[in-house]
Amino acid sequence: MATGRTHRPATRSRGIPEATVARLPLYLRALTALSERSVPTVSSEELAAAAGVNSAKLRKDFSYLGSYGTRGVGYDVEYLVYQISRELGLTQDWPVVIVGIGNLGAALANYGGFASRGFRVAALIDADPEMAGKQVAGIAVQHSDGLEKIIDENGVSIGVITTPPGVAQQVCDRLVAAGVTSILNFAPTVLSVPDGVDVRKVDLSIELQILAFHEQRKAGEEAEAQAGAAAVAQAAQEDNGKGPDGDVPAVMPA
Ligand SMILES: NC(=O)c1ccc[n+]([C@@H]2O[C@H](COP(=O)([O-])OP(=O)(O)OC[C@H]3O[C@@H](n4cnc5c(N)ncnc54)[C@H](O)[C@@H]3O)[C@@H](O)[C@H]2O)c1
Repeated sequence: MATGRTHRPATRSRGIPEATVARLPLYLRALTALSERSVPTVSSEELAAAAGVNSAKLRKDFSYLGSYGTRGVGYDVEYLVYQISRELGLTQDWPVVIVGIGNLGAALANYGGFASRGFRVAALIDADPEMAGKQVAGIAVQHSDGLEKIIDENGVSIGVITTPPGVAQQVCDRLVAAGVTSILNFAPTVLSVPDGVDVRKVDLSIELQILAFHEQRKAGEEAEAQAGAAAVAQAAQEDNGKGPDGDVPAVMPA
């Protein structure tokens, strides 16, 4: 059983804050779209808007990369794509294993976007003997008995967990013991990992809960605004000497 912390300090060794690292993929996605349209340069304002980030924050983030742009011209799109890719370690190929090839694992395996971003699905692993040998996304599923060997042979350092939550920690422990140092966890389980192992978790239901919170707040604000408008309308009617029911005066003249 693995022990230890589940998070890293707020800055990385090269002095780039974690918050900046978390925004680099957003810039990269926006820059890649510009690159695909053969746009040569981009201003900080344009790129910030495309990435959904404040432009002052973007300039600060890029200063950590040593990229300051050219006044009046902006940033060179291709060079920035290269710089951010290099910073994120995407200029090399990362073999990834997915463990748990059910609905979600198979959907991820079938997602074509990983390869173009430098992540090659090296192996698909499942504990169900019936799954062994089945082709998913053109890859034969392998039984989890051979997990350690598969990790070793493919030089895998990134593992994706899409198993049921009850076995996620056990799968995580095996991945870590086999040499995996980064885990993307889709199972709704808080994983415990030793120092030096990074865990990122993805939970769509948490994202939906946050949206539900905002929806509720918007509905509350709308109801308040409607109540406010109704109160103003009523006050206006009363000022005109009319009752709240329209043309009937609230107080009959003597
Ligand atoms: N993060 C999200 O937003 C999100 C969304 C949907 C589902 N999930 C989670 O993803 C996980 C998978 O969901 P699903 O719908 O694909 O489930 P599923 O039941 O379709 O698939 C789970 C697969 O894991 C395999 N498995 C079980 N134990 C294993 C083990 N010890 N080693 C290897 N493989 C093992 C099963 O044989 C099965 O093929 C669940 O934990 C679910 O809660 C997360």
